Amino acid sequence: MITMDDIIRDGHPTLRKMAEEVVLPPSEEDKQILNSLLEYVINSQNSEIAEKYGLRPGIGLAAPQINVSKRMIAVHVNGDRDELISYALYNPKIISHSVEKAYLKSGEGCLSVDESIPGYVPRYARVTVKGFNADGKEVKIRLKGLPAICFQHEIDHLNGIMFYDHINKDNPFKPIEDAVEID
Ligand SMILES: O=CN(O)CCNC(=O)c1cccc(Cl)c1Cl
Ligand code: NI
Repeated sequence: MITMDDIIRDGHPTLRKMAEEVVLPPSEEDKQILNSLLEYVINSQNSEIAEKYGLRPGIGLAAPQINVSKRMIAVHVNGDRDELISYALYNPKIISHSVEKAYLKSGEGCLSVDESIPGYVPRYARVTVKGFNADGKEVKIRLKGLPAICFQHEIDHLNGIMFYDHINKDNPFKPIEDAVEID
């Protein structure tokens, strides 16, 4: 299982690399990696397991964060009306997005960033993501709210982008024009 010892931290070059597409059908190794990403996120949200293994909680995880520069992500998060959004995807891609922006009022955090970096992170309010699930089947997912934000945070990791890259340096809490604020 993945623990915090496996998570690389800001400054490690892999976090700034463009991750490679996963060759499909996936190898046994890539299957195991994809599964371990989702397993971490679920474990990290279970207070007993998280406490036992010292896991920092997360709603998503990307392969580069465990020093695997491949295009794989996992997301496990409650959407609107507590609808569970749970996916582990190969080669995820945002194929369309709203003009409208959104941001989390509380900002964002990252397992690969030990300190908290305050500020609004402008994201698209709604995205359509295409990817391949664990069975190699193509999936197309329409997302809004916190799940949409989370997928963008994870896909950024595949492109060597960290959440704080998006924060306004002069005024981190500068209101974002015409954006939806998410609590
Ligand atoms: O890349 C994934 N992580 O670093 C896991 C830890 N961060 C979070 O769970 C988290 C927290 C707040 C907002 C977003 Cl969008 C995310 Cl993703
Ligand atoms: Ni992160």
